[in-house]
Amino acid sequence: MSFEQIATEDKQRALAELTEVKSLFASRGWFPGTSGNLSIRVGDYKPDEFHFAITASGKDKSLSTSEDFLFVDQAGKPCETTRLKPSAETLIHCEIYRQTGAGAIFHIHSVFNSIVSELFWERKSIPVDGVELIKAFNIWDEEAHIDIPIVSNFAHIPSIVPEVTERLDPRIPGIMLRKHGIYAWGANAFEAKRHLEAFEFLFEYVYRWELLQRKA
Ligand SMILES: CSC[C@@H](O)[C@@H](O)C(=O)COP(=O)(O)O
Ligand SMILES: [Zn+2]
Repeated sequence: MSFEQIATEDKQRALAELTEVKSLFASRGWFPGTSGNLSIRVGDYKPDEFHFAITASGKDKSLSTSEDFLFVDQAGKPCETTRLKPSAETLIHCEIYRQTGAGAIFHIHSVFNSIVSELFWERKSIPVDGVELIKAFNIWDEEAHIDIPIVSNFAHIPSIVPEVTERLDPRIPGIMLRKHGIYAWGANAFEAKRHLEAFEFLFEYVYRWELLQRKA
């Protein structure tokens, strides 16, 4: 399916959802210093052919303008002529869509996610034990244990991608970039938001719990 074949309503719905999520996350202070990026997929999906709307790079994400988003293809190339640049991290979105077939991907930087990624860097994953919010990932085991993968962060974004490919865990709808931020995804914007909120809750929980243990 080409970009032109995708229904206008589908594209408009994605832009409306992105606008809403962006403004909500901005109100929570989740885009400090222009950080973070959001995307929602549109149209049919094949691992080697898909399209999505993504935040333009370097914008103040607490503002709403007519130049906040653009559509790109599976290679991260803009689908229409535009002076906007897609997020610098578009290739990470491309890879997550390619691997998971997700419908939406949200990325934010926070103090808690950055600190826990460093606290657990040596084991390359953030362990979470038996916390109720694990159920937000549709994991219903009694006293579930999960490990949220952490990958290296590089200024050169294509260098991040191979480790994302390698470490992606089909049970866990997110991946942490070391001292950078969390990528969370889901079948749609509702699910990606639920996952992101659960990750952020769990990161703060793990940080505070770890601190209590170290003081004891
Ligand atoms: C300004 S610091 C954050 C950026 O380096 C990057 O990590 C980020 O999340 C936002 O980049 P962007 O190109 O606006 O999508
Ligand atoms: Zn980032």
